[in-house]
Amino acid sequence: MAGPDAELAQTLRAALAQTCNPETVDDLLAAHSNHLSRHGDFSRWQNHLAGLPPVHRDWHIDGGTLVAGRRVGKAEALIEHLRSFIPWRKGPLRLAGVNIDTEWRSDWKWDRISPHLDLTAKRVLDVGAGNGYFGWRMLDQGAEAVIGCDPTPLFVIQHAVIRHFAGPAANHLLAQRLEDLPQTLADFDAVFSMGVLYHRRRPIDHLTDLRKRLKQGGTLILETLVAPGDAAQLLPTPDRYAGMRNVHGLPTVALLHQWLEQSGFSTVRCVDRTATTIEEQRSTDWMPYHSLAQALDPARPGWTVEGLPAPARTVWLARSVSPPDSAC
Ligand SMILES: Nc1ncnc2c1ncn2[C@@H]1O[C@H](C[S@+](CC[C@H]([NH3+])C(=O)[O-])CC(=O)[O-])[C@@H](O)[C@H]1O
Repeated sequence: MAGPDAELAQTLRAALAQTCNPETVDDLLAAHSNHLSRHGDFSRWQNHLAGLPPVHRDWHIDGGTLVAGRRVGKAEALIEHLRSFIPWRKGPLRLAGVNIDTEWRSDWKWDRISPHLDLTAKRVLDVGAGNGYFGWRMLDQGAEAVIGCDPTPLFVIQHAVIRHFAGPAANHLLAQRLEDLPQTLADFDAVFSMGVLYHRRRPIDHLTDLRKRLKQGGTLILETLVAPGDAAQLLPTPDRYAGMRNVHGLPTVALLHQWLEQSGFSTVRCVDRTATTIEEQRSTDWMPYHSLAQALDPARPGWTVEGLPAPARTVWLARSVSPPDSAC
């Protein structure tokens, strides 16, 4: 392993030293590398990663923007390399002075979640972490270490790009699905699952897996789409939903509450419900494809092009009460 991967291996070993045996970490890193290297664009991405200019590495949060790295050379070559990793979806980001206007104002989501959390000295698992933007927000809010997982290779490569600028912080991202992580990767103080549940065919299995990754009394932070209505019901989404494939139905708040309790959580609270706007999710110069505006029915405000209620997202906090099946 060389370059950014070697650095990831080193910081991940340090983050998991007290909870996982070295073989488990080696297996995780091998699965990560295999998953990435199977992708057809991997060599092209590696070349662009290797071509990133040297920078003074550091990071901080400015407003909601992750600001990482201070440039040494000219901006033009850097912009070309950064544009080879389009689409950039989660941010905002400023890398060595280049502003990346991402599809999502993820800082707005974080503003809805962070007032409810104390992450000081917490070990965090971020499931479906995307490019790891929220991991920086978690570290900034005092988390000791963040382990993210996401199976989409481009997002994991973007995370490596960001670390090129930010330096070897305790924000890790593994190219894996949650269900492929060893059961021994557990005992976290906090587990986040944001924007993932509606992509899972068996949502209760996903919630149960999240619960097993928590230590007794640990906190789940769940962010997900809901359907309108008071009854405990599932809104079927047979084809696409708001332009997205693989959305397997939307629960109402009442049904989601039941699912969380069935999955072994207590003290279940829905702390926010917000309709997604075309200001929060939109096409930009760095994500030049269709976005939410194209998924909404122009003739019928509040409805999607598929004739379903427009996206509304909720934030949930819940506590793990059942002991995890296994721990590192
Ligand atoms: N089984 C799985 N295990 C882990 N990750 C998965 C799985 N299936 C899909 N993903 C990943 O979950 C992410 C969902 S996006 C949320 C990103 C961030 N959390 C956000 O809240 O903005 C949705 C959105 O844009 O809202 C994608 O990166 C998938 O690759």
